[in-house]
Amino acid sequence: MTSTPDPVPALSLRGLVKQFGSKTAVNGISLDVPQGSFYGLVGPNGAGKTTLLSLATGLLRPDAGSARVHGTDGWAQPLEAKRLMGILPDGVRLFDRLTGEQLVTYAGLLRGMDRETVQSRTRDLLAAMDLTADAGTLVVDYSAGMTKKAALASALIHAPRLLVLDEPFEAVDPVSAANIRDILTGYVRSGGTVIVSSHVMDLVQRMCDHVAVVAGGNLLAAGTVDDVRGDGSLEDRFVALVGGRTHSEGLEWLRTF
Ligand SMILES: Nc1ncnc2c1ncn2[C@@H]1O[C@H](COP(=O)(O)OP(=O)(O)OP(=O)(O)O)[C@@H](O)[C@H]1O
Repeated sequence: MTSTPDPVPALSLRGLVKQFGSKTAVNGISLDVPQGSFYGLVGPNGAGKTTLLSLATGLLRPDAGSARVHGTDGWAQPLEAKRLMGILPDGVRLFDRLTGEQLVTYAGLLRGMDRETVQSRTRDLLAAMDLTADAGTLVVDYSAGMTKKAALASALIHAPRLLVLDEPFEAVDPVSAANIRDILTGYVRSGGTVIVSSHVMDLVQRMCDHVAVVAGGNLLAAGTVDDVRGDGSLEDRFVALVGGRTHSEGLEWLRTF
């Protein structure tokens, strides 16, 4: 019997390491993200998620290891790799003196797209993000959630094969979050790959088909959501893997008002 070889992973990380002074933020992580998967990345605060995604997408240079996007080495062929990716980074400054419409348009033109296509996609994306009424408002005057949605629209405009989204739902209202989930689910159904970092286990369990758990710069578990969670919920598994539930002893003074 002949078996068809697995397709090249959408993202393949090998031995990634990043130190900040004496702090090892990412401690030799290897991970394959299959094409067409909806991959969740979870971990406690300070686990190394943002650092890992930054190393994977070329925003930070690793001390060791490699990242390949659909087989293309992100550091040897950065332009090819970046063409394949849409990125929503966490905490990176946007050009916030542009309006929402200008920001998304700029992202499209920067990707070398023609003006007409950029214009019509910008219109579609702003409508999908419920930002049409605020298209002419400066991003600096947007709320946190509106800013997140404008940045997400900018990441989608060139129809990349891989989306890497750091906390895409943070500060986003429930209706917009449901709309964004629909967009991402449809995108995955048509063959795109999504990686999202999130703290919301329930969301990851419902939305993602794969999950990786990171803590202290190490990969603790990775695979399909069903394999990682076993018989329990993802949240239970997460707490069991990561530990660190603290008790409120020591805060008795908080009840002394
Ligand atoms: N530029 C930096 N300089 C120094 N230390 C850093 C830097 N960036 C991250 N770190 C440290 O590396 C570790 C991992 O941080 P990272 O932001 O990757 O975590 P995270 O999992 O994304 O956390 P959160 O869920 O809170 O966003 C933390 O201990 C953090 O203090």
